[in-house]
Amino acid sequence: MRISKALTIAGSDSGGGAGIQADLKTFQELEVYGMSAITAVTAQNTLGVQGIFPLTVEAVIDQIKSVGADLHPNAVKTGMLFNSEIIEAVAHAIKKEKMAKVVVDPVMIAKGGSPLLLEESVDTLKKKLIPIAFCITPNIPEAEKLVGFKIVSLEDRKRAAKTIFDLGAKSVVIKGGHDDGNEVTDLLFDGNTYHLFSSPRIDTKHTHGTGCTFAAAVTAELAKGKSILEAVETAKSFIHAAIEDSLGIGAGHGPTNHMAYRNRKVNV
Ligand SMILES: Nc1ncnc2c1ncn2[C@@H]1O[C@H](COP(=O)(O)OP(=O)(O)OP(=O)(O)O)[C@@H](O)[C@H]1O
Ligand SMILES: Cc1ncc(COP(=O)(O)O)c(N)n1
Repeated sequence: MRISKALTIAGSDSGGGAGIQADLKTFQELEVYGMSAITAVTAQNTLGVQGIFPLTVEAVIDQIKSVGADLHPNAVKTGMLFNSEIIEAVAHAIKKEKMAKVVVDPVMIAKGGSPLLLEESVDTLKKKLIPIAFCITPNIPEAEKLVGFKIVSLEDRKRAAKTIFDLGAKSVVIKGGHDDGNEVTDLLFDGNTYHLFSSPRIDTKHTHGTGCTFAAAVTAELAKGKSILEAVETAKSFIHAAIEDSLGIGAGHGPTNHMAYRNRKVNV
């Protein structure tokens, strides 16, 4: 059996809904072998983030090196990187290990408002990581921080995607979860064409980890050799099912159901 392999470089969410945990569950569900390099440990649940403990640069680099030296991932995802030192180290290690198909989820702020990336590190993200990204997946507030203007209309979103593309990413997905309206639309710009992926908006508070899960699904599909268009299409279906069939656990913003997509495929 030839299995595709993906590496996530991200923070640990003790609550299991976002970060490394969401990524590994998503890889597994999409039949991709998952590996991890942890950048920070968070004490977190559905009510918020209670503690953040970044790892040393050495610890982060060594994990990436160990994976690169032996297991050769077909695609890589980055999530919470927390500070400039970790961003620079991650970008350097990815290049050194010649890892391809890098999906950058520019995680900045957790649902409850806790910063998962220091404000002063946004510039490092733009200069060091975006230029090596095969795909970058900001939500609307993250895209606004990257481009420096407000995104209200679809035209603004297209302009923002092109601006981020010009920073060096090969493709850009600006997710629409933070928009309003009855539909949630994600916009993909692949350098030539703007593609829209829409689904009905699900009325729920259980959306913890949607961004991580979506980007992990894109990464898993790219690892299998799918095109960016196919990968985003599958990721959108995966996250829609995961939100729709959410588990209803925890007293706050609960996690999504990573098993939902598989269950639907089994039941049709
Ligand atoms: N209420 C919803 N109904 C259906 N799909 C949604 C909903 N909210 C988000 N999505 C989908 O989930 C994915 C993540 O979108 P979003 O913009 O919320 O990312 P994010 O802000 O990074 O996630 P989070 O809010 O968990 O940090 C996108 O594919 C989006 O279309
Ligand atoms: C460790 C960690 N990483 C990322 C997020 C953001 O999650 P998302 O944007 O997917 O909801 C989080 N809450 N915790």
